[in-house]
Amino acid sequence: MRYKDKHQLAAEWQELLERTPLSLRQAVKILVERYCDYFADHFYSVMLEDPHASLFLSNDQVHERLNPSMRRWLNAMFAVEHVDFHALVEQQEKVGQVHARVDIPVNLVLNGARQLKQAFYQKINATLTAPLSPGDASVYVSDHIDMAMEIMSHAYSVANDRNARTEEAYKLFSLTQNIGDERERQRSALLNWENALMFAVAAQQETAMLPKLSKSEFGLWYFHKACHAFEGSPEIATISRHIRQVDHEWLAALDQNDMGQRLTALSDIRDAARTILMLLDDVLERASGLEAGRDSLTRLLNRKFLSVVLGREIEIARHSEKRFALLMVDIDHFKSINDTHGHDAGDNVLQQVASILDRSTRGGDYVFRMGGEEFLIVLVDTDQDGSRLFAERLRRAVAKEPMLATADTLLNVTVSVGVTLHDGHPDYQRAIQRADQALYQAKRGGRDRVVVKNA
Ligand SMILES: Nc1nc2c(ncn2[C@@H]2O[C@H](COP(=O)(O)OP(=O)(O)OP(=O)(O)O)[C@@H](O)[C@H]2O)c(=O)[nH]1
Repeated sequence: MRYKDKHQLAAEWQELLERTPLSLRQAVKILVERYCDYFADHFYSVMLEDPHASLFLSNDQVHERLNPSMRRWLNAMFAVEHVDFHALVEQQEKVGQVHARVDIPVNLVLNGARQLKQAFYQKINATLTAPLSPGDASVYVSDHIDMAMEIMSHAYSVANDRNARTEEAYKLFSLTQNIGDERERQRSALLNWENALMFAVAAQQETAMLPKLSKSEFGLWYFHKACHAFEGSPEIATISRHIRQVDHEWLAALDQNDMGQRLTALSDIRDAARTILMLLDDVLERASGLEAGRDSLTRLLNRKFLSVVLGREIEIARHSEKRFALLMVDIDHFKSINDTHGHDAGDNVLQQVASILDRSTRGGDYVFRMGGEEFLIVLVDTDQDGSRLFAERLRRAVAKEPMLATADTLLNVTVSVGVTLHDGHPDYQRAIQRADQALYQAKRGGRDRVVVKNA
């Protein structure tokens, strides 16, 4: 069932607010203004006592930012009037998405909310006096925090679901070798079934005894593994339909006395097996890397796997001293290459730059095409000097290699590079933003240069 949409949530929230008298909302607002530092500190110190939560919160950057962002959140939540409830809903959704990106478990977030409520109740009871009711104020605060939690949790689970699916796709992608083997194994399993069927028909076995495709070695692999692994690809529904047709219609048609009809059924079965093989080849081909994980022009990694790779690198960094760097690389004046020499020439240059990036990196590094003429390198196991030196070497490598834009045009191409070292913050988006800013500075500074921007 679909979750409530933004309008419903905004309307619900508005109703919640209007149920509370203005005087009470004002009193809570004053309380928030006076104690928001206390609330943020209380939240942080209680959460740090939890060893699990401290994994996510003990980073200096988090500490520094948590207090102001918590203050902003509290003030936005407990404003007396809200002009825009949609914005309030969206703000909670964003928080939920950050939680998913950082991979903070939802139970910790709920625990944090409970701690916060308790701090509120304490201050409400200590400061609110008649005619204002501390009980009513507590209900108001609690309802509001619950409303925010509901929206956050939903956004969290949607984002988390997506992460899980990407993670699975990545695993599949990284198993390309096995997919090649699997293809051969399943091909011969399908042919074995067909041979067994032909043999059984020739031996005039009863129709009920004929081997069913869905129960064959191939069928078992297909229904238990392939259907799950390739869920959603268009070929899967068609293959399933063919298997059903073979088992339920054409095997039964072999029971006919009429030789012509039996031969037609046999040839239908043979055609179905060919089609299944062809469709399977298409699915496996895609999964083996061409489209599933690699950009088709440059053969570099597709950005859709960035979250999986960075999530894993952050996890490694959390448990070791190892750091990684992000290098945002962008070809300079690429538009004018396209404009002057044509789109195909632009594509050729893109491929050659991509190949230099790929050749320059080590086995543990990752090179992504972010889109257009922008690339991202995840340089593992490095430090500040190492990442700067690497970026400089890369910049020089591109600048000194003439690129073959068309059969008779060689071009000198340069790149600008923004570099940043991951600072331990659990949200990788922040490091990407820093690398982006560094790249922007490199462009502003005249291009063909490296700019390093660390936290
Ligand atoms: N040939 C080709 N062009 C592309 C591809 N993807 C994006 N582009 C083009 O890349 C150009 C990027 O231009 P801009 O973003 O203005 O950047 P630029 O000209 O490199 O300028 P600076 O980055 O500021 O040095 C656009 O004209 C896009 O159409 C592609 O796959 N192939």
